Amino acid sequence: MASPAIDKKGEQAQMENQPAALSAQGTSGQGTDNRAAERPVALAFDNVGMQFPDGTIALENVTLHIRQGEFVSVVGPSGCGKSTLLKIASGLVPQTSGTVSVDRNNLGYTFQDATLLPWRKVLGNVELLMELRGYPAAERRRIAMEQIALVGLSGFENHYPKRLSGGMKMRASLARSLALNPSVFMFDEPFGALDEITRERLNDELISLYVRKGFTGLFITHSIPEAVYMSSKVVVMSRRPGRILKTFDVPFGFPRSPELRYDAAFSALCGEISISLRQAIEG
Ligand SMILES: Nc1ncnc2c1ncn2[C@@H]1O[C@H](COP(=O)(O)OP(=O)(O)OP(=O)(O)O)[C@@H](O)[C@H]1O
Repeated sequence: MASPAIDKKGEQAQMENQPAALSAQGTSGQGTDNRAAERPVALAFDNVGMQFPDGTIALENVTLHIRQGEFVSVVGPSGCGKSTLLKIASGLVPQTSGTVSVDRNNLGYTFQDATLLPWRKVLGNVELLMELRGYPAAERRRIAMEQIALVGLSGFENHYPKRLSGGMKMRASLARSLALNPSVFMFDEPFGALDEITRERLNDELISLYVRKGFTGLFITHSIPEAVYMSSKVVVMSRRPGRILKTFDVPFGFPRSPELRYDAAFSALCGEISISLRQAIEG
């Protein structure tokens, strides 16, 4: 899909959900979101530490505040605790020290693996979380069809996952999470297994969803260009035990255009983050 498919009927409602400062941003791709600092914190880690029962210390003193409508990417050496941070935020794993503050009733989570149920068609998969929450059948069907259109999968509702490409599976997975209209959306390397072109397209589509839906994003990736392209901030973590080493503001407005990837300022920022990550790996 060259451009994101947006369901026009759902557009008004989605725009109403958008944080004020984000909707006030220009659409020219210029300028920064300079009102971000005024918005409430949507996800806060304060001095979070994690020691697993076998003694592995995955995280140490992680403090990170993400304001409503921000999109923050985290990069760091392999095994530094990025996934653990998301699992702690979602409540899957309790931290062993520090505090986390987030509305867990309104949290979306997408993994590298699309985690679709193979015996359910796309529609059934997208309805799954709503089913678990007890949405009436007609409502979940309506919402699922809207989300399927939003991610560009109209016409594939009755396909089983095995008939979908990797990118389409990931779209279905996004639609499943979007159906609950999360205010905070966390992504654990969602596009890491995809080819580069599909990944870049999905980056654009996810940005489009972010701009329209106005959720707060926390995105894990191993790709520095992907982190910069997607985000309003990029956080670099140290090697294990993971700590926040440095935070970079990304000075490009939303939505972003694919040409940004060839911009000199974009490359310079990627270079700075790369140096910082190299220092993190070398300790
Ligand atoms: N249940 C567990 N018990 C013990 N150690 C664990 C457990 N889960 C994760 N770890 C360890 O904690 C550290 C952090 O793991 P985590 O998966 O969060 O890292 P990551 O930064 O997401 O890694 P990658 O970039 O390779 O995906 C790793 O050393 C991992 O082996």
